[in-house]
Amino acid sequence: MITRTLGNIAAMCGGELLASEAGAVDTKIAGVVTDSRKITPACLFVPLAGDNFDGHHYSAAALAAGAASTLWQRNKGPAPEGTVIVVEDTLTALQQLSAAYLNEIAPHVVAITGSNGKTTTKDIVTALLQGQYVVHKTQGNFNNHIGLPLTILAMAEDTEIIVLEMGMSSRGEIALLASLAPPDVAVITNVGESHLLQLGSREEIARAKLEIAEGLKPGGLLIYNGDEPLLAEIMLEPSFRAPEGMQTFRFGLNADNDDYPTGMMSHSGGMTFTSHLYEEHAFTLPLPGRHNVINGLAALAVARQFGVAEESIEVGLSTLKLTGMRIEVMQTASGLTLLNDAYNASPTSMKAAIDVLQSMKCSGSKIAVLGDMLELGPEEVQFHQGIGHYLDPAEIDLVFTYGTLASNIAATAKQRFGKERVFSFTDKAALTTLLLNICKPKDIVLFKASRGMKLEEVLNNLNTHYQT
Ligand SMILES: CC(=O)N[C@H]1[C@@H](OP(=O)(O)OP(=O)(O)OC[C@H]2O[C@@H](n3ccc(=O)[nH]c3=O)[C@H](O)[C@@H]2O)O[C@H](CO)[C@@H](O)[C@@H]1O[C@H](C)C(=O)N[C@@H](C)C(=O)N[C@H](CCC(=O)N[C@@H](CCC[C@@H](N)C(=O)O)C(=O)O)C(=O)O
Ligand SMILES: Nc1ncnc2c1ncn2[C@@H]1O[C@H](COP(=O)(O)OP(=O)(O)OP(=O)(O)O)[C@@H](O)[C@H]1O
Ligand SMILES: C[C@@H](N)C(=O)N[C@H](C)C(=O)O
Repeated sequence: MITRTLGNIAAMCGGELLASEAGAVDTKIAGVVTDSRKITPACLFVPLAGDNFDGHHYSAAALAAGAASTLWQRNKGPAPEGTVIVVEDTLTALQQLSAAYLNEIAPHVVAITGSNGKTTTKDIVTALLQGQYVVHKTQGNFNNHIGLPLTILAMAEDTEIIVLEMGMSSRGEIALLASLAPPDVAVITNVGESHLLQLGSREEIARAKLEIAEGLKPGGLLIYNGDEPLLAEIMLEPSFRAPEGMQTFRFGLNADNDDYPTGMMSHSGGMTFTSHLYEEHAFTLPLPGRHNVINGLAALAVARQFGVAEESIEVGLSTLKLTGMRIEVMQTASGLTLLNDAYNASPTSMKAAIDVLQSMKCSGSKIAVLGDMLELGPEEVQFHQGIGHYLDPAEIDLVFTYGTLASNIAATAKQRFGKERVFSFTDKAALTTLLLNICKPKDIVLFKASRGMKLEEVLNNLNTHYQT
C-alpha cells in the first residue's frame, strides 16, 4: 500500500497542506481509508460524499482514531483541527493520487472488463501470473471510480503486474478508469445485458466496453471475445480511436478465433479442456461451466503475453483462489449440493448457470432457485420470460422463483413444467421453509439472482440446516 510523506501526497493529488505542527510535511502516511469506522494507524482519510453520508462529517473522528491526516474539500467549510490537505474535490483527488502512485510504481497494467466474467477472469489471470511475477489484483468487486483507485493505492511498492477490473454502468466510465490506469493489456470478456437499463442497447454496452481499448497504451494488446460481432463491427467504424500499434487477440468458442476450445469435459472437479493453441496439454479449471473455459482462454492469452510457459499453466491453475458466489459448488454435510451463483445475474449469466445445472449428474432432484435480474430496462419482463422458456423440464425437476420480476420465469416455466413443479415467492422466509421441506440429500440446488436480491441469505439458511 501507498506510504508517502504528507508533502508528497499533497503534490500527488494537487492539494494544499495545512500543517498543524512543524515537520508535518515529512509525516509519513500508510495507506488510504474512506470509511472512518475502518481507520488504520497513520492512514490518510479521504472523505467522500455518498448517497447516504458525507464522509466530511467524520474527518475529525478519523483523526481522533489515528489517521495521520485527512483530505478536506474546499467547499465543505472550515477544516477540522489537525493536519489537513485541502483539495477542490476529494473524489478527484483520490483518483489523481492513485494515478500518480501507479505512475511511480509503474507495474504492467492488465485491465479486464465485460458484462460477465471480470472477477472470475481476474482470479484466473492472477493465478497464472503469480508464479513468475509480483501481482496485485482487484479485491472482491472493487471495479468502479472509487474501487479502482483504492485498489491501486493498496498496491505494494514491488508490484510488477496489477490486474484491474474495470466496471461500468454508463458510457465514459471505463474511459475514466482507463485514463487513471492505461492498460498494457485489456480484456473484454463478453457483451451481455448487464446495465441495459442505463445503456439502452447491447451496442451501447459494447461501445462502453471498447473504451478500454481506446485507453490502451500505444502498442497495447486487446484480448476480446471474438464470438461477439458487435465488438469487431464497432472497431471498424471511423469513430473508433484505436491506439497506435494496437494488437488484437480473439478468443471464444468459434474456430475462427485465435484460440478456441478443441475439447471440454465437465467433471466433479470442474472443467478439463484443450484449446487450439494448447493441443498438447489438457488444463483443468476448478470451476464448472463452459463459460468458465472461455474465461480461461482469455486468461491464457494474458499469461502468454507475459511469457508464462505452457508447462507452468497447470501449476498456475492449481493455485487459483476464486472469489466466492460465482457458480461456487458447496457440499453440505448431509450430501446436498448447493450451487452458489448468487453474486449477480443477467440473462447471459443465468443461462450459463442453468446450463451447468442441467449438465450435472444427479441421483436426487435438480432444483433451480432463480431471483430477479435487475437493471435490464424496458424489456425486463421479456428477459425473465425467456429464462422460463430456457429451463428444460427434462433436465430440471423443480423451479422456485424469488421476486416480482422472477415470477415471470415461473409463469412461463409452468407452461411446460406444470404448476406442481414451479413455485413463486416474494418472501424469503416462505421460500426457505418450502425448500427445507423439499430438499433431500443428493439433490442439487442452484441459487442465482442479481446482487440486490441477496439470495445468498436463503442459501445460507439451507447450508446451515443441512450441516447435520
Ligand atoms: C462511497 C462508498 O464507498 N460507499 C460505500 C458505503 O455506502 P454507504 O451508503 O454506507 O455510505 P455513503 O456512500 O453514503 O457514504 C459516503 C462515505 O462516507 C463514509 N462514511 C460513512 C459513515 C461513517 O460513519 N463514516 C464514513 O466514513 C463511507 O465510508 C463513504 O466513503 O458502504 C456500502 C456498504 O459497504 C458500500 O457498498 C458503498 O460502496 C459504494 C457502492 C462503492 O462504489 N464502493 C466502491 C469501493 C466499489 O467499487 N464497490 C463495489 C461495487 C462497484 C459496482 O457496483 N460496480 C458495477 C459497475 C460500475 C457501476 C458504476 N456506475 C457505479 O456507480 O458503481 C458492477 O456492475 O460491478 C463493491 O462494493 O462491490
Ligand atoms: N463468460 C461468461 N459468460 C456468462 N456468464 C458468466 C461468464 N463468466 C462468469 N459468468 C457468470 O456471471 C456472474 C458474475 O461472474 P463474475 O463476478 O466473474 O463477473 P463480473 O463481470 O465481475 O460480474 P459483475 O459485473 O456482476 O461484478 C456469475 O454468475 C458467473 O458464473
Ligand atoms: C450496482 C451494480 N453494480 C449491480 O451489481 N447491479 C445489479 C444488477 C444489482 O444491483 O443487483
